[in-house]
Amino acid sequence: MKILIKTEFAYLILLMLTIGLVAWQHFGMNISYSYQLSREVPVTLSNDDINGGRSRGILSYTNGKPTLNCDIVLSQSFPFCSILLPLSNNNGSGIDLQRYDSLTLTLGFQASERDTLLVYLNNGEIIGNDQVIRANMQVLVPATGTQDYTLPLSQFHVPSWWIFSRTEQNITTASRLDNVQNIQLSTGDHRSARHVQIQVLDFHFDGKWMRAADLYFYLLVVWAFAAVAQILVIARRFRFKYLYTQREAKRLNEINNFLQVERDKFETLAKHDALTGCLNRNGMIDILGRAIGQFEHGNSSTALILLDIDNFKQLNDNYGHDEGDRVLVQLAKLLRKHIRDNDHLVRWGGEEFAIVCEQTSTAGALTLAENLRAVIESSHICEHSQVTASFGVAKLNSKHIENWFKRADESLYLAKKQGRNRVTLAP
Ligand SMILES: Nc1nc2c(ncn2[C@@H]2O[C@H](COP(=O)(O)OP(=O)(O)OP(=O)(O)O)[C@@H](O)[C@H]2O)c(=O)[nH]1
Repeated sequence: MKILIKTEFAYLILLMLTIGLVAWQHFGMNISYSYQLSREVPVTLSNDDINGGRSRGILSYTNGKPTLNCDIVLSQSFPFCSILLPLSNNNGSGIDLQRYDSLTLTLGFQASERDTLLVYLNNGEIIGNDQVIRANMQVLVPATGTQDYTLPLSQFHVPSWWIFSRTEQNITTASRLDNVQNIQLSTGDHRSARHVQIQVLDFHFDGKWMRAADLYFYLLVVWAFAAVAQILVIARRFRFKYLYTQREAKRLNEINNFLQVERDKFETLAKHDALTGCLNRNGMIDILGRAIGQFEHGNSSTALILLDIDNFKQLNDNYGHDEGDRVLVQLAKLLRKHIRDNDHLVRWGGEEFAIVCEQTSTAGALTLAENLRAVIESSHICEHSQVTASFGVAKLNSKHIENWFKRADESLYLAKKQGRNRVTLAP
């Protein structure tokens, strides 16, 4: 939860930063390049006489601003006059205009004939082994008088005459503005004799120190990075959670298994006699419940055999309590050995045992009791004296358990009374 809040906070900061940067780029981040035009600026003049033409240009200054007066004279060559405003940075090379968007010129213009103005940004570059000046041009339709003209730099293009003037192979025809050495203002290409006056009052390049496209790209990279980082964080968190859950599940499973084993142990302890391992009275509850249920449905018969060791007190007194215990354990073993799987042996009291025989007739129970009696009599479970037991047998004949046990107990009492080591049947 804490991490989630931290992440959301980080994203909020990033979002605010993005909005701030986009707004700043849009409304601010402005850069500008210009200088004050004066007589000291080494403005140069050029005419068509370089191509054998006869036009005549004169450079003068009006209020310190360079002014070109040009008489266009028609001849074989292309007639023109132009002036060049130098551009250079501190180390003397041209200026890089890639971060600028527009050029604004403040011009005064007069012409005897309708004319255009050709604006060049001449870029120095190396093609092959040669230093070459690439012409980047845009045509301006000037109005008479003084006016500002804003030219988007993206609309400068390389004119075809420049491309045809080059002999190099694979020359690129796109405009390039990374090393612009001068602004050249030239009379237009209207082919008639005329007088043209161009006064350059001011110029400036405007731009942003970071272009919108660059900013968007950087922001995209940052957001993509943040998204990937977030995905990694989420994946890591899920992995931790998964491993933690797995560990917890394993631990709980172990605890569960341990508890189950312990519960089984307690259940066994609660239902079994600690000395002989036989069922105790508590462990008999289910068996008796089942016997009563079957009796009520009338589809089975159950018999109860109660047996009690004869003169056990004497044995204890003569040979000690430990010997008495040993006899009890041996007797339980012997009984278990001679009863069926679905007969239930219970230690009913001190030296008294009960055997619940499901699906057993009275005759069957009597036979079993008699067999057990004989087996006990003939066994040597006590090395000092012969051990015998008396038996009382009662068939379940009502749904009252107490009555059933009372009848068995009474017949056992009768067996004792009649001399012990015998089996009697309850009526
Ligand atoms: N060693 C030992 N003796 C026990 C245990 N439970 C009961 N006894 C003893 O069993 C004896 C039972 O004695 P009585 O009830 O007088 O019966 P008896 O001596 O067997 O005589 P009859 O039943 O009449 O044959 C007592 O001395 C009890 O102390 C036991 O877990 N271990």
